[in-house]
Amino acid sequence: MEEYEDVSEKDPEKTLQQVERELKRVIQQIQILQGRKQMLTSKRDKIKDSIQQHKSAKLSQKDWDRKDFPWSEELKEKLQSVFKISKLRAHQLPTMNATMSKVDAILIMPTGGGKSLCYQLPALITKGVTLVVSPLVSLIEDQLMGLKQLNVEARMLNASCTKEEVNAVHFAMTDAKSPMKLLYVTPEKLAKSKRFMSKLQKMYEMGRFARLAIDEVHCCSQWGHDFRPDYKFLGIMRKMFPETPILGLTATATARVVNDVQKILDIQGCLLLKASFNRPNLIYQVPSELKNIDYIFLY
Ligand SMILES: Nc1ncnc2c1ncn2[C@@H]1O[C@H](COP(=O)(O)OP(=O)(O)OP(=O)(O)O)[C@@H](O)[C@H]1O
Repeated sequence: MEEYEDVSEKDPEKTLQQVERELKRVIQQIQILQGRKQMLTSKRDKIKDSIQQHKSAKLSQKDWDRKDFPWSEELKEKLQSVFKISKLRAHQLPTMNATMSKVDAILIMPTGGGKSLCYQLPALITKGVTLVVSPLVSLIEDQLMGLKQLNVEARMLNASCTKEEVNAVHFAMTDAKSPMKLLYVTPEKLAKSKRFMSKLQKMYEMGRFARLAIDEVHCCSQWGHDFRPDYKFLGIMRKMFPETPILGLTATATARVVNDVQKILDIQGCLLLKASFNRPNLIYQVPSELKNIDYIFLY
């Protein structure tokens, strides 16, 4: 460090030059440190990512298809007696076993593949309530109609609910004797209702917050095609409810989106399950011999 005397005593011009020089050196050092900070931050993030990927890979090596879990018998029984389904499709049992084991998971399965069953059935055989976040009221209404036909106790909370309906659901959330197994909400409801969040906290403290299922989970990510700002709010759920397993479901997510979703939801290292998108019943044909006019006649 350069030594300079008191400005008031001698040549102030000279002192100023000394200070300027010293300042320049400090700025250079800061730039060097900032560069080093950037380098270390990126190195740290890469190491973290690789640790989480390793965790995910280790989880996926477990045999989630087993049929000897403590809940396996009941799961099979309810599948047939309530849902009238005799056989599970690929990835359904592993997803159910993972969420029943309180392991966070993301399931990627094509539309109509049977994602909903992966949380509806576990909901029936777990104590408490499964909270389902779904982006559209119309989708929720469809699911509720289907569940009603199966005599499954499911409710929803949205902006059009009456005061009485809201009170009844709030009461059921913290009533140990309530038969309600599934509660559907829109992400906006979660993000905007402090009263609902405090009920959820109470439900959790009572050991009744069975699991959080997030439908169309790609909506969390800005890299996805359907970003919904209120989905970002779900990022606080893992910290608020550390014991509640999270299950994200989507039909469309690139590796980048899945990675981003895991970060946003704070479930890095979760189990990733991806069903095949191969549809053997669909055949694509490109007839090469036809002329343009033939195509017109074809249609
Ligand atoms: N193992 C199964 N065997 C027979 N039918 C099934 C099975 N699993 C689910 N289904 C039926 O398949 C249909 C589609 O299921 P579901 O709505 O859960 O699909 P999804 O993957 O959630 O679709 P989306 O992407 O549109 O939300 C439903 O009628 C459901 O009852």
